[in-house]
Amino acid sequence: MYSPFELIVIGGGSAGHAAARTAAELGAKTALVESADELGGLCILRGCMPSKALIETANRMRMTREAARFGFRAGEPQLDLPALRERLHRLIDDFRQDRVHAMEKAPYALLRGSARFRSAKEILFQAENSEPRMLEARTFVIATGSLPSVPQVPGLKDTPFWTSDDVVQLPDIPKRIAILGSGAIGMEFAHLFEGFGCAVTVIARGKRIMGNSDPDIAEAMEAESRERGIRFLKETEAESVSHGPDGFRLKLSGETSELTADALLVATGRRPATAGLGLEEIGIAMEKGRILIDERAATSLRCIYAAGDCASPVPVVHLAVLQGEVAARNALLSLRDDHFSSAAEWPRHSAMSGWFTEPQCVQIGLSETAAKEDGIEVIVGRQTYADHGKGMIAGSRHGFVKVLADPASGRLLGAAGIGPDVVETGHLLQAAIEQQLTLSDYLRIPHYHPTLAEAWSRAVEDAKECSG
Ligand SMILES: Cc1cc2nc3c(=O)[nH]c(=O)nc-3n(C[C@H](O)[C@H](O)[C@H](O)COP(=O)(O)OP(=O)(O)OC[C@H]3O[C@@H](n4cnc5c(N)ncnc54)[C@H](O)[C@@H]3O)c2cc1C
Ligand SMILES: NC(=O)c1ccc[n+]([C@@H]2O[C@H](COP(=O)([O-])OP(=O)(O)OC[C@H]3O[C@@H](n4cnc5c(N)ncnc54)[C@H](O)[C@@H]3O)[C@@H](O)[C@H]2O)c1
Repeated sequence: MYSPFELIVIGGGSAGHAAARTAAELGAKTALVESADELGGLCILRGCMPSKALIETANRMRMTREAARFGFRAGEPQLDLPALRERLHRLIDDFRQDRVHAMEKAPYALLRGSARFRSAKEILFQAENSEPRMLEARTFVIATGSLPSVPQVPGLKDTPFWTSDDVVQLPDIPKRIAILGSGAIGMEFAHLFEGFGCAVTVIARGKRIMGNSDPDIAEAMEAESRERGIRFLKETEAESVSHGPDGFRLKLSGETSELTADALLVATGRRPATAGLGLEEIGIAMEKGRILIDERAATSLRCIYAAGDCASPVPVVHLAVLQGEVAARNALLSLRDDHFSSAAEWPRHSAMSGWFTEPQCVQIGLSETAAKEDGIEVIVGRQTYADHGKGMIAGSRHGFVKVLADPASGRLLGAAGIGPDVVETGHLLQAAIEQQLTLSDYLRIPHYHPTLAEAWSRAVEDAKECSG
């Protein structure tokens, strides 16, 4: 039925849709293969958007609870679960319909079914209730996303534990929740449930929370969270889990040996969704299931590109989209001999990830930890929000921002921070790093007063003073 395509994209989430749309708009005969029953992808259906919609409500409840700090009185806020569910589902449905409309009117063939490579030029396409058939393409973009990774803890799989997929369906709100893992999902959801008024315990296996994040940010995050009543059990692993009429019972390896809770959220990472795609058979280079890509989104095989969570070293949505666009452009260019001269790149050196905890935190470009590990000399400038006009007005307690620059050229290399709206204001630094601005260039940007964004320019001033 289908003659060979110039490009087939496998996976129709944020990365895959961006890739297929880009290729089709460039005039290439393109198909997108999507296996899920529901179109929309992780970000809209189970990721960014539902979690941020719930976090918005949790933040407003917390603000009300903290009224006395800001000089007013308010009663204890009460969650209205049916109203919140109605709001959540209406929002998600709006976002989903927008995406479905965009996919259905896009100038690419949308093929509902799953794909598996048979060779570097062919996939086996399997639609429901149909015979499998081969589809050929000159190039491919793999964008199959990621899945929750659940550790092999004895007893766990026999219990009704949650992953983030379950929480964003908004089940009943527990009085006490235990969260296994203190990464992006662990911490965002810890603050979400704390905002809703639940008793939250986070189990972290390391000496500090937040995995490999900036240690100063992790310390500030722990202090802020503890002050609001979140409990942390560090250097602790779950040895076994059971569930009965009284809820969950966890046997633990740390100082606290047992924990009971009404709900258990497992937030121990996500794994690239690459199993069953036939990638080993065609010999594509991977590391722990993640497809290895370079700045051009190229894999180890010519004419096969990859984008989004199945390949990205920083699995966040704006990079999934940028990688999708870059992958499509370069896949089409790879059909020409001179393709390297005009290849597009995704912005690896200014890659940003932000956590919508309260307060928020952000990491952009080079981190201080990576600089130390790789022996890269940097100057670091800092500004705390507790010493900064708008930060003080906003009531920041432990927040700060820091910037990293090259001592020789003064070029900005990285930035990180924790504090009010720091993901929003962090875009200034992302732009500066992407545009290769120096500390002096940055200080020429006028800042409105009083704003939270000003804190970044104070950190840049501090770095400038350190550089002499
Ligand atoms: C709870 C949560 C909150 C998050 N919050 C944020 C946030 O605030 N900001 C942010 O930037 N990121 C956030 N993320 C991460 C973000 O959602 C992902 O980085 C992004 O959605 C990944 O997009 P993707 O296109 O790579 O994958 P997906 O959207 O998962 O798309 C992959 C698609 O491939 C399809 N597929 C898989 N295998 C096959 C096959 N063999 N054949 C055909 N189709 C296939 C799947 O059905 C799926 O639709 C969050 C993630 C989670 C879980
Ligand atoms: N705001 C955002 O951009 C946002 C929000 C949520 C999720 N996400 C994306 O979702 C991905 C997954 O999030 P996540 O929090 O699940 O993963 P993560 O990799 O951020 O954190 C997982 C944590 O679980 C710990 N862990 C792993 N195995 C464990 C075990 N057996 N016992 C105890 N702890 C264990 C790890 O040490 C780590 O701290 C992230 O990589 C991120 O890209 C992004």
